[in-house]
Amino acid sequence: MIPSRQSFRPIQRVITLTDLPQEFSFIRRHFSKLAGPAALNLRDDAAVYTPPQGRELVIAADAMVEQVHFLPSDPPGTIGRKLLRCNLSDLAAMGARPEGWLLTIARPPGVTEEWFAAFSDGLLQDQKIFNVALMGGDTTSTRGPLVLSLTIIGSVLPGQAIKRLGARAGDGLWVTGTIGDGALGLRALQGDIPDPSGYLAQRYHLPQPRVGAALYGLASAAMDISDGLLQDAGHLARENHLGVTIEATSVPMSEAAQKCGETWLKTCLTGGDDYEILFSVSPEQEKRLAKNPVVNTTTGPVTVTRIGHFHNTFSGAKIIGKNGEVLNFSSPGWSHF
Ligand SMILES: Nc1ncnc2c1ncn2[C@@H]1O[C@H](COP(=O)(O)OP(=O)(O)O)[C@@H](O)[C@H]1O
Ligand SMILES: Cc1ncc(C[n+]2csc(CCOP(=O)(O)OP(=O)(O)O)c2C)c(N)n1
Ligand SMILES: [Mg+2]
Repeated sequence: MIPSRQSFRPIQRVITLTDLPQEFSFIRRHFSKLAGPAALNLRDDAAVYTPPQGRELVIAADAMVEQVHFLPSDPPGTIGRKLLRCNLSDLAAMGARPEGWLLTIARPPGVTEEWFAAFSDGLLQDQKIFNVALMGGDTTSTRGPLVLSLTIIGSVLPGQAIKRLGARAGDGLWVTGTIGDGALGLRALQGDIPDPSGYLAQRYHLPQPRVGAALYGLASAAMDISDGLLQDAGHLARENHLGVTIEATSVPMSEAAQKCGETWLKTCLTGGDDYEILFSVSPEQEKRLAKNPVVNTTTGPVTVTRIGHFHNTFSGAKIIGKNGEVLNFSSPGWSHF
């Protein structure tokens, strides 16, 4: 429809036909340096990507919202890296290799050029570590909080994606790395916990996705822990129509987390922000794993720990304390609603 004359606004400044609209120059300034071959220099309507021959694609998306997933005071460099790492963690849990990613931004007016420069520099650093490149994305404005959404593309050999379905009664429940650091890190940044070394805050800012974890043939089912160990273990049990019992004393905790003391146990077990992998292992595979409880990843070996077992009663997850008592928490983990 042709707009009525009244809807035409007076021109504020002279724009030449060769000027880039601000949105495009913003994309060039901050994101061109991240673009891989599929991105066509971020100048086209879409990316053109040749999937690796003989592999299946594995695709996931996770968004982060200011005040919900990160603090406005968090360093912009680590916000970008955390966004990428949370998505890499989903691929790692599926046993997939990262191939590329797309980025969607809803930008409020107050977020500065310097902020985005640091944000994209952080992403460049992580692109090198995890050997991925940007394929494309979308940029919009918003009057709400800053919203960052990332879509990740990975690949596996056909049939080798590890799913949440596959655990059986009698399988052990295992976890990579340590649990609770990210949730404690947030509380440290909020001033509730001392964190003299900064280790906990650093774990909140920069989770370590277990990319390349050699889980195929070892894990019968897997998922990553984002919402809290207890809640995510419950998802794994329910998905398999099983129950799972976790021993709190077996849950691996960093030295810094242990120093926080027992009053913070609930935060560790239900707080989320772990981005470790939770996986089930059959008794036959456990014999092998128990001898050398280490899994190789693209960023180095990671210790894995048996924290519980699956059983036939369809009952979700339960966690028992050091005297065999069931630990009851007001909530098993994070929920957006
Ligand atoms: N808005 C949505 N539209 C389509 N699928 C969704 C949406 N939100 C979540 N999902 C799907 O639901 C499943 C669980 O999502 P989520 O709890 O976010 O898992 P994760 O912890 O792996 O990110 C995933 O398979 C995800 O792709
Ligand atoms: C400022 C701030 N408050 C609270 C949290 C805790 N938190 C927010 S969302 C979330 C769960 C993970 O996010 P979600 O969007 O559910 O990721 P997904 O499960 O889809 O991977 C947690 C633990 C946080 N990370 N930052
Ligand atoms: Mg998600």
